[in-house]
Amino acid sequence: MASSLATEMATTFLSFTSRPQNPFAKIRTTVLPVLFKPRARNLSCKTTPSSSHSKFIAFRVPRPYRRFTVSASASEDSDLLTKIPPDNRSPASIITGFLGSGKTTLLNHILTADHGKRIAVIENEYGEVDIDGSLVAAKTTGAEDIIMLNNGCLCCTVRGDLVRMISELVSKKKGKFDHIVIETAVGSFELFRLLVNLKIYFSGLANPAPIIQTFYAEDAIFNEVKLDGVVTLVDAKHAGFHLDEVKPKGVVNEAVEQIAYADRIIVNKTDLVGGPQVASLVERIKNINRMAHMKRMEFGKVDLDYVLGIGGFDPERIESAVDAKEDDAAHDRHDHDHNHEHHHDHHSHDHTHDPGVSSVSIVCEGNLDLDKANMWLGTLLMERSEDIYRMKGLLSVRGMDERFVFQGVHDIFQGSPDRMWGPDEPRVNKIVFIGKNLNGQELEKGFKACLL
Ligand SMILES: Nc1nc2c(ncn2[C@@H]2O[C@H](COP(=O)(O)OP(=O)(O)OP(=O)(O)O)[C@@H](O)[C@H]2O)c(=O)[nH]1
Repeated sequence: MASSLATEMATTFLSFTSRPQNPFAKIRTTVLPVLFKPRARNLSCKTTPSSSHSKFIAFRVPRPYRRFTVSASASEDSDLLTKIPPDNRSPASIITGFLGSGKTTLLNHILTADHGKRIAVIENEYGEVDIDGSLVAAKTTGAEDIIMLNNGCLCCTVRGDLVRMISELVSKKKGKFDHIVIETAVGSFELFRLLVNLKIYFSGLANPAPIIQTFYAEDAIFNEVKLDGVVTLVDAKHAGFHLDEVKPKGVVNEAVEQIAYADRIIVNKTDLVGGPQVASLVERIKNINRMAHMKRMEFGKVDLDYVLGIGGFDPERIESAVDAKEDDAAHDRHDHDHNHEHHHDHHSHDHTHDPGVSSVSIVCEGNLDLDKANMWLGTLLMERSEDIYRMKGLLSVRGMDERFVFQGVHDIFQGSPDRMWGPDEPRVNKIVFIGKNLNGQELEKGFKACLL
């Protein structure tokens, strides 16, 4: 029962908010209770009234027991412990990237590499394949399934298919695969042509957001499948053009969006361009998304651990994300000669390239007042969730011996206590936001006002 897993929130200050632009508005309106009130060392966990939004709050996801070790002494918590099954949902990864960036090449690499994992693949293409019996393939979007949603985001139209396919996959093939890989983007020319023939014009064709949201908005998916990560392929040769493309008002630049939502970024086709061009692209990508790990690659020949089992949506794995770096750091010794605004005094970074979408990170030592932090973060999400694509954070809350970690995608928020702070460990808060029109100084000011 979801309700039995719900946790008392400190300040559940937000009420339902309807978002007419949200393609999922009909399915879910969301509430964002944010942080927990620590009760000395005891987390307070008790049954709360069932609500349609409970899936968005922390602990909706079945958690490993260790999360609750601090609360095991109380009887109600013991009761809770017995009700929490281990999270044995199937992991799913999303591979996205612009047309021709190398998604299929990477997919083939995943399917042929010697990693011992059985991979189920879902592609946005017609046709069904079965390779070696280890690949469970599924097909998508028939013409009858294409519908325009309110916001014109065509990618949302695949949601119904995705739900259907994943449900089918799980019901028929559960136990026969270890990982699901979803290739987004309507990369197939068949579908592209079909859309053009139908005179359907769209934005967000390859925007991963609706696919990400599907994992949280649909019970059938959420209960069975856990989103592992978004892997974005970037074409080293052509990405610059796509990033530069000026779109009509209200139309998103898909190349930017794909980067913004990523947990892992593979700058592919580096054989086609010189080092300086790649370095400048890498820098540009970092300005959009400082949370993702990045690698330069040829023909998607990446270590499989880099793309599978990354836990990009797992608050437990937050630390590596907030400290994200380019793996191939040797390539990253570049002159810092471009238009950044650094605020070293406050350890925050507000990058001003590609002003539409950027990353803001705040690193600040101190303890947060829970009520203030709740108010700040909650208000921010209520007012700006359209603009905040992703965020991750690691917080030090006064009176709480554990670190509080959270991650979010627009108005989907997951947070939970993490490990204990070490006795001599500096209690440093780290938050990264990726979004549109973010003002780093304003965000930092709001955050600092929550510190005691
Ligand atoms: N030179 C070079 N070519 C590459 C590399 N990676 C992929 N390619 C080639 O680029 C072309 C497009 O690669 P795909 O893997 O089909 O790209 P995709 O993103 O799946 O393409 P769509 O499905 O059309 O969006 C193919 O001919 C690949 O062989 C690379 O690192 N270097």
